[in-house]
Amino acid sequence: MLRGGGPCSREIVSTLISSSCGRIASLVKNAGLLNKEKMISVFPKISLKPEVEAYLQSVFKNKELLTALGSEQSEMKFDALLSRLSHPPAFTSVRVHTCAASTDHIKKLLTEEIRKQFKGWPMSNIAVLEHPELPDVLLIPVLGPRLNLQRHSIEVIVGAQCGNAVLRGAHVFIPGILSAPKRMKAGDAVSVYSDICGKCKRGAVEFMGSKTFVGNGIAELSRNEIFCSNCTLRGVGIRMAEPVYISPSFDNLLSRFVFLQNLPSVVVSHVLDPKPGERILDICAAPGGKTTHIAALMNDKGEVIAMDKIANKVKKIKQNAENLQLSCIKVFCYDGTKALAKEGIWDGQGPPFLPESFDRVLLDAPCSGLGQRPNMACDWSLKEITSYPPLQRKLFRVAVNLLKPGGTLVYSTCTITLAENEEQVAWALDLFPCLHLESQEPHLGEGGMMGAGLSYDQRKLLQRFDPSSVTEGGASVSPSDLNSSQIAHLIKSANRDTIGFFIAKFVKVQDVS
Ligand SMILES: C[S@@+](CC[C@H](N)C(=O)[O-])C[C@H]1O[C@@H](n2cnc3c(N)ncnc32)[C@H](O)[C@@H]1O
Repeated sequence: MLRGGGPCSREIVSTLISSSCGRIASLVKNAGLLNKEKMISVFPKISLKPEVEAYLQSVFKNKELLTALGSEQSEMKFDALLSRLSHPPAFTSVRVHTCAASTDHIKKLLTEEIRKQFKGWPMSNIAVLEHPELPDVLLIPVLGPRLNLQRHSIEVIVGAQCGNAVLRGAHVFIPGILSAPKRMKAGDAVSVYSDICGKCKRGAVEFMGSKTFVGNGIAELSRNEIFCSNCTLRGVGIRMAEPVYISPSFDNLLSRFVFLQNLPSVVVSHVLDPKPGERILDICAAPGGKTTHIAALMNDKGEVIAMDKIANKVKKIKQNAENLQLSCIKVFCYDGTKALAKEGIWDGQGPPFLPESFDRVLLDAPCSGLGQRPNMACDWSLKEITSYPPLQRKLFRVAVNLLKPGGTLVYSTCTITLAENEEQVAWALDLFPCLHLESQEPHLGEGGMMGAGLSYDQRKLLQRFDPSSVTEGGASVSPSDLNSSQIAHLIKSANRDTIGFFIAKFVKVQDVS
């Protein structure tokens, strides 16, 4: 069934109940709220190199955790983690650019837009929720998985990144298309599959390797136009009509007013808590999601220095700052490990900077990225996965030196290993007596994980978003009749069912004697 002819919510419920795929969740229909009591797994758990899986297993079944949880529960948690990683989070989170419009106003506009996008779809009545602790966040529940969609004979294969984006609401853009049959014409109904192992050659007419169905759509162009065109095409190639997970597409949607950002990433800038007039360093800033948020929290008053090592990515920070009309951001293409001036006078321009130059520093560190969702396969070697801590430490040393006494340093990653998270905190507290761990506001995730030698009180001050702790899935919500306890229940689920993420907040004390 295609756009305009999608099944109604009740059909989706019965689809989910009658499906034979995996463990079937029991579904509760209550005042317009369809709530999955248990997560439904539609995709196999994330596929990792055996050495990487064994490494992660040793992390999530470390001695301290095993003693606390027991081996059965640790094993279950680890399995749940690998399964959650291959599935998308249960909510789409959107940060409202509050310098340009109020959250309330954007909520209304977004609700209208979503209704337009989903007209005739099972979810046309979806509610947009405000987050009670994050005044600039709107949450949109993701509906799915739709397990019984009929497959079309025309198969389009897309790259894994593109497939992941489709599972989060995107249409298929032309550069993401790897293979389509010769007979495909504009207007054809097609089924879209993700090449999760990266084996499909661009331009292939068919692909027999391992692929995962992500939904049905309509081709906007013929195969010939996609692959034989002399110029590089960039627009939508397949317009998704029946995705396996339903989320709105944010392509050109209210782009001056909203920024699509995972919930923990929005939490980071709130935890940093920048104030108007301050001087802030965002040492690894591209594409600028947190930089623009920091500037917005400062009402565009003060100075946000955004640095990144990669020139192309730096352009993206500039574009985002311009698009959101933020003028307090200064962008530099620079290696953060070299950003500390050894001696001499600062030229008044860019990096390197003199010690103790910044009120607050954000180190949103380059990391193994294992918390990203959905991610059905990661072909990185153990060497690659474990290569980040030395770079993170180099950047951390620079960050500490550039921070003024009394200043705040926030360290964050979108990964789940101990070595890049809690162990870095233990290392930092040991090496820099001037650093104290600080409590975080808001604190929506869990505390830090056991196994890095941190005390209970220290772990409590950390914030770990752990997909393995998810027991309840997303929900489809109709706007009416949600009572406050149902909304609280949904928000709790939105706080838990996110990407894997880690945040630590430090203050540099004035006098360490
Ligand atoms: C996690 S991403 C940052 C995301 C960004 N904070 C945001 O919210 O949009 C890490 C970034 O660090 C950059 N990076 C890696 N090594 C770096 C270095 N030595 N100096 C500066 N940036 C670096 C990468 O190019 C990447 O863009």
